[in-house]
Amino acid sequence: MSYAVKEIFLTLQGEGVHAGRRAVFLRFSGCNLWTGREEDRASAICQFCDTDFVGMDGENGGRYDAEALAAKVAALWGDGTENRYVVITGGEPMLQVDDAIVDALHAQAFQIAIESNGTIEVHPGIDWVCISPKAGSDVIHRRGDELKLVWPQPASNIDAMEQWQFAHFLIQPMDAGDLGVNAANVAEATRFVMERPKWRLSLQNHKILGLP
Ligand SMILES: C[S@@+](CC[C@H](N)C(=O)[O-])C[C@H]1O[C@@H](n2cnc3c(N)ncnc32)[C@H](O)[C@@H]1O
Ligand SMILES: Nc1nc2[nH]cc(C(=O)O)c2c(=O)[nH]1
Ligand code: SF4
Ligand SMILES: [Mg+2]
Repeated sequence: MSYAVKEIFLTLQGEGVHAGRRAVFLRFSGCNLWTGREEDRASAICQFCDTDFVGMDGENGGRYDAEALAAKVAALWGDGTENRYVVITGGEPMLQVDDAIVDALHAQAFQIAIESNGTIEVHPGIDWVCISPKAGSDVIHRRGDELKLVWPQPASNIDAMEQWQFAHFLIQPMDAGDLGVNAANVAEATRFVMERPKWRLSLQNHKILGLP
């Protein structure tokens, strides 16, 4: 099996419980909730995406087999095997993640995190599962390490989500395009946390810091 990869880069995890952690980001191409084309955004299930996941033309993008992909991720991490961390994202990575890439990354001593929309069952070998539900989609993977809800999404059933099996519940202000931090959405998300102490705020630190 070969994988269609948009880009691979070394940075800090910007979001969620592991914000600030050194991480290689492995972004797979394609998503099941939006084509990625602007002309389709208004009719997509997920309409607020901040990411270009179309094609294989990004930094280190291309078509890889499992061994070559894990080797590229390891090369970008550099020397040392302590605390190696790769975040698999997209697009929707569960369209492509399989045993071969999970095993190859583990063989390179990586802890593997995933960012998924939860509409496809997540591979059981993943070490840190972040699910970010999209209103209007059918979230079938309802357990994991962190649930990260982008806000506002008024059609969300928050009470139902609070019964899902996650260790951490996070609310992340929707980036509406203005420098990555929309003041109104930050205020809404802050109010949400003040009313629901089960949740905490996740900011997109990489956008604030100018990191990829
Ligand atoms: C680009 S998605 C890729 C992974 C997967 N498809 C998903 O949606 O979880 C990565 C993360 O960015 C979040 N995200 C996407 N667009 C955003 C926006 N405009 N503002 C804030 N977070 C956003 C997603 O909800 C998800 O948690
Ligand atoms: N630095 C950084 N942190 C991130 N956390 C989740 C991201 C994603 O697009 O999945 C992301 C991203 O694109 N960059
Ligand atoms: S599900 Fe994720 S990758 Fe797909 S369009 Fe929504 S935010 Fe973007
Ligand atoms: Mg991103």
